[in-house]
This record gives sequence, C-alpha cells and structure tokens, in this order.
Amino acid sequence: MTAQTQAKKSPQIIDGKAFAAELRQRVADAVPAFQQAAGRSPGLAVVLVGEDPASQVYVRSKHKATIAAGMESFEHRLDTNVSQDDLLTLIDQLNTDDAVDGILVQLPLPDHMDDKAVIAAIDPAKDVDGFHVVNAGRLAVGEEAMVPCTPLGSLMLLKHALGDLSGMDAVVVGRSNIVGKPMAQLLLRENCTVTLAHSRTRNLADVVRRADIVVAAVGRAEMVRGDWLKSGAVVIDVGINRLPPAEGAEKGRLVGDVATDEALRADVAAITPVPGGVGPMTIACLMRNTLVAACRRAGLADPEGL
Ligand SMILES: Nc1nc2c(c(=O)[nH]1)N[C@@H](CN(C=O)c1ccc(C(=O)N[C@@H](CCC(=O)O)C(=O)O)cc1)CN2
Ligand SMILES: [Mg+2]
Repeated sequence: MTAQTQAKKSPQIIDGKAFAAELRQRVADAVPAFQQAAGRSPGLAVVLVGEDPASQVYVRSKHKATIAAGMESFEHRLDTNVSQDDLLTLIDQLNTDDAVDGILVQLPLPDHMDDKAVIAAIDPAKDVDGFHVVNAGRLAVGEEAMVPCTPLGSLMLLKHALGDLSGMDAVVVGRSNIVGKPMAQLLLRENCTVTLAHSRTRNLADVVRRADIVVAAVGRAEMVRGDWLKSGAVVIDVGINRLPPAEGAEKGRLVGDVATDEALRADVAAITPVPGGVGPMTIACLMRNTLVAACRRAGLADPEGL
C-alpha cells in the first residue's frame, strides 16, 4: 500500500451556513418566475407571542431572509399575555388572506397556550413549518406534504455529503414531533433502515454504534460521545445548547448534542458543526417551503431544484 492510500481522509466539517446561503439564493432566483406567473409575490406571515430573546432573534432573521428572497414579510408581534382566542382569531385572518402563502407561529409559546391547538388552527396548505397533523400524516403515508424545516435541511446536508442514502443504517436519537419523527420518515423515504431511538432506548451507545448515519436531536449538550460512533459514520447534530458561562464570560459556549471533538477523533466521515451546521438550514428551508406553498396555492408546479 502506498503512503497515499494509507493516509487517513480527514473528516468533512459540513458547512451548513454556506449550503443554506446557496439554497436561499436558489429560492431568490426562483421567485421572479412565480411573480410573473401569479402576478404577486409569495408572502410569509410570522407570529411572535411574547418577548423570548432567542425567538426575537429568529423572527428578525426570518424577516430579513424573506425580504432578501424577494418575498413579502408580514410580522405579527403579540403581547405575552394575549389570550389564545385572540391568537386563533389572527390565525383565522391569515388563513383567509390571499397575500399570505405561509403562516409560522414561533415556538415556544407562553405556558398558558396549547401549542397543539394553535398549530391545528393553521391551514395545512399554509403550514410552512410542516407541524400540522395533516402534514405529518401526509409525510408518513408518502403523500405531498409540507415538511418541517430542520429535518428537511438535515436531509439536504446528508444527501450533499453522501449522495444516495439507500440501504444505509440510520439512527435518529430523539423522538420529537418537530425533528425526530419527521426525520425518521424522511430517511425511510430515502430507503434507509431507520431506528428511532430515545431516552428509554436500551444500550443506546450500542444502537448508535451500528449507524452509518446518526442524527442527534435530543436537546442534551454533548450527550452522544465519540466512542458511540463508528468510523466512517456521517453525523448530523441538530442540538443547540448553551453551556454555562466560563468565569468572567458573559455567555456560555454553544454546543450540540454530539461531543464534536471526540467524534472527529473517532474518525467519522463527516459531521455538522454547532453553530453553523443544521441551524442555518432551518431558515433557508423556511424560504424554500414558503415558495413551494405559494406555487401549490397558485396551482403552479413546484419550483425545480429546491
Ligand atoms: N415555529 C418554529 N419555531 C421554532 C423553530 C421552527 O423551525 N419553527 N425552530 C427553532 C428556532 N429556530 C427557528 O425558528 C432556529 C434555531 C436556530 C437557528 C440557527 O441558525 N442557529 C445558529 C446558532 C444561533 C445562535 O448563535 O444562538 C446555528 O446553529 O448556527 C435558526 C433558527 C425553535 N422554534
Ligand atoms: Mg404550552
């Protein structure tokens, strides 16, 4: 064996920020064709209830991304104490507003609200988050659905890293309705053999060690250790956890659900970093979903290549 063939390939750090910027550009490039055909711009309404600082940042980023893509942004900011009935009334108005193609209610909602009832009130055709049970059901049975942005973005990164996923062993750690379950459905649709693992899974490390593809979406800082990962695995880290600040620091470091340095030493083939991995794909896929929703509502074909 030559020195060259013996040399280890260094793992690929998947640049989600760059991929997301490209996707957003492709959406922006496709918007004029929609405008030409429909005689209007696609419109996204984002509803923020309360003053959660992180949610405020995300809503501002969504507004900027919407404008940059050449779409209309409708922002609705409601007081923390607004009643659920008032929120549902606003959603009803947005459902019947022809200029609005996508409706997104920023989560988390204040404690006095029932997330499920609020999501259920959104017209499934405008549910650009893909959280409505109608869209979850359509995804599960293989019908045309709005697909949740974080798993959709994760799948795009996986296909970019691996190409065809058919026949691969995929383990998704975390069974939330927003990430874990739709992620498992998407991987199944790609002909992976899918295990949906969670906090009660026995011998979790052994289960993860079998995987060609690992998607970590548990919301626990660095829970997936390097010795849980097989050499050559591709790892998608969905977690965004802030560690307590080091002495003298104002803010703690952001880490994912995977111990990244250990994963790199375990010789994984590719891994998404935190920050700069899956996170930016969430907003890019929201732009994509808004254009797709607009096309479907206008009776146009889905935009190509998105
Ligand atoms: N209705 C929804 N609510 C929430 C969603 C969602 O998809 N729909 N997801 C998250 C928040 N979120 C978008 O809303 C979001 C989270 C993180 C990022 C991101 O780019 N993160 C950066 C790091 C940011 C930081 O420095 O804190 C990264 O990972 O690089 C974008 C969007 C919950 N609510
Ligand atoms: Mg609640």
